[in-house]
Amino acid sequence: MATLDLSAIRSRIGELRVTSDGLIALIGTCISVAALTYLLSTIQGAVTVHNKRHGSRPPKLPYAIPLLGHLPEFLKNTMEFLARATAKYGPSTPVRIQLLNRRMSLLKGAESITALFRNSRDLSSEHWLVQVLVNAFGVEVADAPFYLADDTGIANQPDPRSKMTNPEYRIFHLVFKSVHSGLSGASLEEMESQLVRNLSSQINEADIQSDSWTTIFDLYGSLIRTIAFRAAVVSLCGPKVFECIPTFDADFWTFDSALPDLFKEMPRWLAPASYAARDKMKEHLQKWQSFAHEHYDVSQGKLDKREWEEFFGSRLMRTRHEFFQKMPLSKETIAADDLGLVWAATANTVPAIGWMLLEVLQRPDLLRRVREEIAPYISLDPSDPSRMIVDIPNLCSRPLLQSLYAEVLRLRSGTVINRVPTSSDFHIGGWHFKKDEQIIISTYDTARDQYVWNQGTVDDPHPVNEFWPDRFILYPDNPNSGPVLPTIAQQQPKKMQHPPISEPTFSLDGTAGSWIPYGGGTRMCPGRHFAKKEMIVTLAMFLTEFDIELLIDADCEIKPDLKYFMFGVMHPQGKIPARIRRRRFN
Ligand code: HEM
Repeated sequence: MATLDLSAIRSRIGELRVTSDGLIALIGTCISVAALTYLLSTIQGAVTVHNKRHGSRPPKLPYAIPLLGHLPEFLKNTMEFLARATAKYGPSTPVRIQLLNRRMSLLKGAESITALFRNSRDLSSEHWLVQVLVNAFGVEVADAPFYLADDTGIANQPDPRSKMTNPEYRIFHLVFKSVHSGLSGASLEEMESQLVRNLSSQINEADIQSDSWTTIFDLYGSLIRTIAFRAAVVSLCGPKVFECIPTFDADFWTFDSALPDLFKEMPRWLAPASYAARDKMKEHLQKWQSFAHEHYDVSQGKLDKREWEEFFGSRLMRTRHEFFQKMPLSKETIAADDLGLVWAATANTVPAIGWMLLEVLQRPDLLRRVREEIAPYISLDPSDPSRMIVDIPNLCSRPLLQSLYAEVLRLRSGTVINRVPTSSDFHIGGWHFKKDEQIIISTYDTARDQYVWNQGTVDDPHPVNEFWPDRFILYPDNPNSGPVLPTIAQQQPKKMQHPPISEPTFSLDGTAGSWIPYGGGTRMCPGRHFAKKEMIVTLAMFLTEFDIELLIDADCEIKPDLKYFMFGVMHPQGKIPARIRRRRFN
């Protein structure tokens, strides 16, 4: 019969106690270290702010975990983390952040942000851009040194300190020049005409009747997004993309939803589906590029006077492929670079168009006002009644439409703008920023600065977190109207203040450094003129052609999908059912 060895059991229990005591001691030590680190960093931050002298480094945002710094908090909820960093030490004191081995400063306050943009020439975003191109869009690692070797800058004249001599390898300058000329003047006008033409034919061909309602289970995901994306891509790349790759649209949005994983530099084994979505898009773009090169010779350059043709689409695309051909880059990298451009051109604008429509459709009175503003500027082509004619310049100058556009971008966009002082240390507002250390700005938080934005009156409040279609309109004889608080408007230099007005007028006065959905300075988004037209024109064409009723409860709030926070305009979350029918208009 087995006997109980009591002494052995006692010694096991003793061992266990030692182990659990050890664990408790370890946890206790970790908590103490975290508490002490937090306390010390809090004191250090407060002392820095209190003793600020010209040239002080920004205070550190308190943190608890040595080495990791703010990384856990940042990864857990980036939006909350940036809000905490923005609130700490007041509205205009920058804070230093540490994400593992990456150190950066969050810049706050309209004045400091404007100063940063004004000094664009001493700042660069090239290295950050290469990081994004490699990590997010899949530029081949083997090609990264080619990009990084270009230290000539974006200006026409290469940086005198640069040793690079081949002008054909000045990739940042060539890209910069091509997007700026390709998205302005005659090139922009042609892209706008292509947009209207394509929207008109898609709207005309949609299987929607005038004598009965059609129910749609996801108005944004299956109708608005599809039509707006196709029209934008055809304007930029021409129609052959969709002929070569019929699933281009769906595959692009799968890639877009994978982007947060890729940006966070998740390894391939942890996010295989995200990498597969990107690989697919790169293959698609290579297929289209081979087809386009087979049918169109980009080396003819400016000899072809057309602003747009069917194989490469816009002059911008053609110009890119002309200079890419002279660079020792792989086909995979060129496809990845184009993926970056297609993403920049659509991933903000398309959800923003969705928001404009959804905000209007939720407010019957606003819908009536918007239709009144649109009506004089859209008609049917007398020679082809299936086509709409849009007076784009006048339509896009209407106050309510512009205010809607600006308010959607204020409320729904959340991007982090990056700059790095590359030539020397940098000073803003008396604070010292080290050379080669990133400076970031949160557009989401600047768009919600309660010390800047007009929030209505006690009787008619409009908090910064709510949509207010009239926020950007100045009304004659209403001193409480306009985008910013009256105190901010009065602080504007006299020459920048609005002259007296006799009718409602769209205004961005006083919002410099606060309304920054497009960034600022020399790297400000070159697509902003096209984006504005695209958003207003698409809204106008949809509302002119269709009656749309959302099939959601009146008290149901359509929220942004926070998964896309930090990547520009966030998509509306979930499926939004609606019913739709054609309107009759002349
Ligand atoms: C609502 C729509 C859009 C928003 C909110 C937006 C926002 C932005 C932002 C925040 C930047 C970075 C700016 C900075 O660092 O200061 C940017 C850059 C850029 N955007 Fe846009 N964008 C939009 C539409 C477009 C469109 C339609 C195009 C092209 C057709 C475009 C092309 C670009 C390009 C090429 C860059 C890089 C510029 C450079 O690095 O110099 N964007 N955009």
